[in-house]
Amino acid sequence: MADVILRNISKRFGTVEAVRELSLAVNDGEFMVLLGPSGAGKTTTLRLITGLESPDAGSVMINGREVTHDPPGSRDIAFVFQQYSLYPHLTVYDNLAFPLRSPARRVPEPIIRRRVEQTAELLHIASKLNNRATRLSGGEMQRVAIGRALVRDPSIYLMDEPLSSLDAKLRTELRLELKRIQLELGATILYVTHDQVEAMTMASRIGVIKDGQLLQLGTPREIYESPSSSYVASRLGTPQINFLPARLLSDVAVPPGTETVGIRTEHLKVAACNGGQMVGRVHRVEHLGEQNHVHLDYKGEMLVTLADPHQQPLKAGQEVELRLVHPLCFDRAGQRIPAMMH
Ligand SMILES: Nc1ncnc2c1ncn2[C@@H]1O[C@H](COP(=O)(O)OP(=O)(O)OP(=O)(O)O)[C@@H](O)[C@H]1O
Repeated sequence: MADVILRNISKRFGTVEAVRELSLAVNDGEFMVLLGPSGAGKTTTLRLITGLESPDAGSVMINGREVTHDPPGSRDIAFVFQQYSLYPHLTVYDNLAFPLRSPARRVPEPIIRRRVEQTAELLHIASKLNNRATRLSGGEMQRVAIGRALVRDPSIYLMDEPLSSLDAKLRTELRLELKRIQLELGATILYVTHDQVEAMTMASRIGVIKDGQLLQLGTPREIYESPSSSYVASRLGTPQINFLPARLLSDVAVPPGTETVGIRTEHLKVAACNGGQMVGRVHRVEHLGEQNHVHLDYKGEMLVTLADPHQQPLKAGQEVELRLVHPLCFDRAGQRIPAMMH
């Protein structure tokens, strides 16, 4: 059973089409990530699911029930925002207990205690329960904010870039923990971000969104290996995929209609010159520790690829032979052309 189904929802603010005929089904127990740049319509999509915004067209179903015009409070959703919104004067315990203490819920105090303690264990903040919320590190505060969603056990958790205000180390740590918690609880999560690493590492499926439209939906591997367009291809992968005009390739067979060739590191072999036709020049080598970024000039176009610094070292100015291995091919409109069958 799908927990959340969006059917052709659209939302306009004045002249801006924030969400355009978007359809999506988040399955029970799934960690779905919507990945898109700023202004793509990610937050608006979440707000349409919560009922904080009402769609101009289309419908929202939660747990098999149409809720398109129901008020937010009746939708059984927990929302985690980008900025932790804690009550500073309350302890961690009381912040976590707060959602359960609403008069409408009337949860008995011993049950509240049990849920708060379980949640604090899960998030590794059990020793901080008596601290004031303001006397926590940023990472701890964000754990409490996530914890406030977890205590409630809703149908679905919506998360709007909950890790973006944290430093890189904490982000990595909480990324792993969120994934662990989701697996442990079997929770259904719809998570939005513009961070490709978060999408790749946490998602069961990624929806790539741009200008209010869902461009592609699939597992991280499907999106990475079989992007439907050059735009989707450029959203995943470090260093970013390289694009070369197909006319610059003389001895590489590409399907008819190919205008641009997309080349990731794994599609490019760099070797010493040995009579091959595709010759480039090393422009720059960036040392990143256990890997190098090599910038190559090929007929005036710059290609960036990874190289193992322990293998034969490449030097700026050196000529090298390039070989493409199953690169991705795109037509004039940027749509992917499937590879030729061999
Ligand atoms: N209340 C509003 N009034 C007017 N325009 C809005 C409103 N909310 C969103 N928009 C516009 O709708 C578009 C989508 O915004 P949205 O916040 O959904 O994008 P986003 O993908 O979440 O971006 P970000 O990553 O920056 O949060 C943007 O162009 C934004 O300016």
